[in-house]
Amino acid sequence: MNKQQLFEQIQSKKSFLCIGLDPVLDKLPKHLLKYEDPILEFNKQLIDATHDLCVAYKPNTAFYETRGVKGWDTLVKTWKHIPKDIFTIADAKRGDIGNTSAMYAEAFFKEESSEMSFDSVTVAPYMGKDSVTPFLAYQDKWVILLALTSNEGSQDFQAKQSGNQKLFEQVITTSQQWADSNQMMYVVGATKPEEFQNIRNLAPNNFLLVPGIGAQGGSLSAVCEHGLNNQCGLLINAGRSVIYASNGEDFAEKAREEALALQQEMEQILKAANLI
Ligand SMILES: O=C(O)c1cc(=O)[nH]c(=O)n1[C@@H]1O[C@H](COP(=O)(O)O)[C@@H](O)[C@H]1O
Repeated sequence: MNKQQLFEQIQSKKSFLCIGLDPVLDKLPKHLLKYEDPILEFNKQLIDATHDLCVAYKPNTAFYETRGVKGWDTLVKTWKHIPKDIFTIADAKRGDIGNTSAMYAEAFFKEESSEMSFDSVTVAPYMGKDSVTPFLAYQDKWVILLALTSNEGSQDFQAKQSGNQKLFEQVITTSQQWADSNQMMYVVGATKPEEFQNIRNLAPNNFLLVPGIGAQGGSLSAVCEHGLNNQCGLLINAGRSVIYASNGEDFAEKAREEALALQQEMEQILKAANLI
């Protein structure tokens, strides 16, 4: 999916919500345990209940890899169940020497190889240009580069001064020479709303993937105050607060209610910014 198509989805759904599909077997509603693949059933019912309210789904691969071959199969089947007009993010946080990154890119982008073709993959910038560029070889596929993450540990390296910039600022500035805003997004945690003005100055046209609202305590309105751009420019991820809204038989209905509340707040924000 290209940037214009993503913006059109945002305008037509009046939403820039991304739902994080990070399922844990122990947290699943008990009635799903009778299914052969309870996690797949959980994901399918969540997708069926929310796909008109969000523009993206983000399965974090850790939650699938932990179950070995079975988990990877669930990931493939989950990807296949997501409607094709929805932006998909493989949250895998990959990045390695060039030929290895090329294999990672194939794993997430090349359907003929892996039976999956996500629109994007999250990538760690630490190994530099040649670890990132192999992911850029696919048309209309995206790198979502970790810039300023939502966790406490982001202070350990990302926020450290490096020359006249902080390290995460350098990541944003330097990586813009590798790809433009049609292929590069940045991860910026919602737990750092005070940084959005600065980040928008460094990356005015890039989409930002913003995790950290809901379970991690970040605020949607605080992020939007300086985070929006003229094509919205934000994908706000909510995981646990949506998918575990209830652990009863009504889990999908309750997940929908949570997603709807976020979508309605987003609609007001988009209207106030004259984007719809
Ligand atoms: O890359 C990410 O998506 C990510 C980056 C970051 O800085 N913080 C962060 O929480 N994430 C991911 O976003 C999701 C957050 O989910 P919830 O906290 O349940 O909404 C998890 O899949 C995290 O791995």
